[in-house]
Amino acid sequence: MISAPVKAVHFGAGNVGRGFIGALLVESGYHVVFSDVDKKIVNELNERDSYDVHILEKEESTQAVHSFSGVPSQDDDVIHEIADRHTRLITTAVGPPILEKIAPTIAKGLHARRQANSGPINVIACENMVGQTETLAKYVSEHLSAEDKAWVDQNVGFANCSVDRIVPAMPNEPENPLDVGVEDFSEWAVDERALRAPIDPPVRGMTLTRDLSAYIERKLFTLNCGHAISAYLGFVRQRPTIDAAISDPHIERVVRGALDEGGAALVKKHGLDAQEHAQYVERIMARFANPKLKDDVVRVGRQPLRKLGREDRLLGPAYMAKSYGMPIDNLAHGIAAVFHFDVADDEQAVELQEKVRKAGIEKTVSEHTGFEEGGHEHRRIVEAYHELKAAA
Ligand SMILES: NC(=O)c1ccc[n+]([C@@H]2O[C@H](COP(=O)([O-])OP(=O)(O)OC[C@H]3O[C@@H](n4cnc5c(N)ncnc54)[C@H](O)[C@@H]3O)[C@@H](O)[C@H]2O)c1
Ligand SMILES: O=P(O)(O)OC[C@@H](O)[C@@H](O)[C@H](O)[C@H](O)CO
Repeated sequence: MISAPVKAVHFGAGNVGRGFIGALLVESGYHVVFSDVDKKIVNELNERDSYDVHILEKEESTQAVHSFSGVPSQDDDVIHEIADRHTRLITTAVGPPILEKIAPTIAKGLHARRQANSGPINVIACENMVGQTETLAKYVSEHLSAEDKAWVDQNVGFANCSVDRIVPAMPNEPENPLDVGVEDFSEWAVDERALRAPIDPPVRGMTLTRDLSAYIERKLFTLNCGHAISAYLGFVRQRPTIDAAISDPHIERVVRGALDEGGAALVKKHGLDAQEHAQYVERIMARFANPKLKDDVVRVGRQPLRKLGREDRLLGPAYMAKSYGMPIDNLAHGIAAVFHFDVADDEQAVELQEKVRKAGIEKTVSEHTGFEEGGHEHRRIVEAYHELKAAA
């Protein structure tokens, strides 16, 4: 008798969904049910047997991905999939603002799973954000009855994680629209303490850790911080991709300076080995310089208001360094560049530009950074904003 495959339900069949999380899950023996709001992607997932993940390094290679299907995130099918006893894992890569939108569906799925007596399950949200799965858990909980909540507390592990692999958008529409290009590097660290069932089968490349906060802050405040600063300065200095931006000596100097400032704070806070951290930074700089990725600065800078969050990649390291009395001049320079990110089809960029126009740069900076007008950090950001404008 052929037994049914173990399944994972993954929300968001975008770049990370197909090129990173979904690909690792399939490689580890799961059948991945991708759930997406985009019906075109869902149809492609159901019509095709495989897609290719292109590893974009000096020596290019290809990984073929089989064993997946698609369900629209608006339909009840995804609820049945979550309730199915063969489903062992729910993952997401939809973007932080979408977690609230998928929460009611996940809540319905968990209710149906309890009714079906299908056993415990883990949920891992793979978004670039501190505490992303906890945030999802709060949204889900708002849609659960008291009985469901009690069951979920015992049987559903909502585990925060840190995810790292650069997955740019494909530059040209490939023949198979599901194909995706990625860098070779990948890291997926998951908070082991939150799990309610073993990760079975184990996921290749997934590290279970009891100290996730060090992983997530190190990654977000280093890779994403340097990435964001490269993107915003690249945008101002008309460098369309991250590799082009980082090859500009001015941008490279600011990015390195910012990573040194944030790095000193990370080393102090998490007791990291300074030399190992310096190697981590070097590896990241080399990843930014990868010419095969052609990662658009508009993608990397997307949703600038989210990126100006107090716990996010720019203000997170700046406030951490400030709390230790460490300098933040380069971080301030990078933060200043965010206020020049004028991208017509990015709603948050449009909102930010509108604010700068109406309220002026001084007020907008204090509102979005929390640095008070007249203070050193505020002055540094505003000065850098004007310098960048003059040089553009
Ligand atoms: N691209 C990267 O390099 C990278 C790496 C690590 C983490 N991340 C994180 O992964 C997440 C996704 O990023 P991405 O680059 O794959 O974005 P993406 O835009 O390529 O993919 C997002 C997908 O979510 C889908 N989606 C939107 N609303 C939905 C809904 N209500 N229900 C189901 N699906 C919905 C979209 O249709 C899209 O297919 C983000 O949080 C990002 O920060 C990205
Ligand atoms: O996905 P965002 O918008 O949070 O950030 C943009 C990029 O910095 C990000 O997608 C990186 O490519 C990724 O975090 C690499 O692991």
